[in-house]
Amino acid sequence: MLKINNLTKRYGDKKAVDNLSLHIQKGEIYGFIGHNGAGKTTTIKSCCGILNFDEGDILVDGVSIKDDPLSCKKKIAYIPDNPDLYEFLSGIKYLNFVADVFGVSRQDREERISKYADMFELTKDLAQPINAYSHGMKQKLAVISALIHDPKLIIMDEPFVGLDPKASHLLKQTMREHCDRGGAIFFSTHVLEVAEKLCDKVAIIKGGKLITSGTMEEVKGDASLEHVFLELEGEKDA
Ligand SMILES: Nc1ncnc2c1ncn2[C@@H]1O[C@H](COP(=O)(O)OP(=O)(O)OP(=O)(O)O)[C@@H](O)[C@H]1O
Repeated sequence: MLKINNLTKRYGDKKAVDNLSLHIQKGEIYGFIGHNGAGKTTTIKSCCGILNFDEGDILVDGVSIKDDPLSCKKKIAYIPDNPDLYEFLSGIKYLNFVADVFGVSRQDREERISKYADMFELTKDLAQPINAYSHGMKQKLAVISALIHDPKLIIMDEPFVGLDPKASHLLKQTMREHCDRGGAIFFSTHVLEVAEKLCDKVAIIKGGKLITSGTMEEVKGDASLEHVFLELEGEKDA
């Protein structure tokens, strides 16, 4: 569903991502972990067609994001690390705006908005302007807006930040259901306990380079993901 082939991205002289290759398949929740400044957001923005990159290629469902960004973007939902939404719109206007952009039918959008707004307990707030929302409410709205066009691939940057425990639980459940229906998810997180329980596969990046990747079993064995992460981070410094 998502193939990152030898991705390299520089900011000036600095290589933020260095020859990174990953393959996220249908049905997989794939976690992406690394220290602050490791290159996660840069990779994620490259996958979503927001950031140009210098070398390599990224394929979404077999299509290069360089060659046909629009067809890739139709299949992707992206939740950025900060829910910077259109503050002057109400929640419902924002959701309808996103549904219009993706050409979602009236019936489908009504069903999905009703389902996910009820699930995330945001229905009664949808008439309010977004600038009156808390950080967590904006994050919930960003999650709902991501699900509105029934994307094949969901790419999320730190999706659990700001969500209360119930919303986090619901998001994890929604992520699993999405993958059980044949979708795929690639997301970054610093919450290793969540990654360990939720992800089918995981990749660890440091200084823009992939340190390890594979199934959760392969990467962590009998240890905890936190233990493996700290050990690998330390090893490469030595
Ligand atoms: N617009 C930019 N201009 C210059 N350097 C940048 C820019 N954006 C990111 N960088 C640098 O690229 C590197 C990777 O940053 P990136 O935001 O991808 O890391 P990250 O893994 O997402 O970090 P965090 O966990 O803190 O969000 C860092 O060294 C950062 O300083």
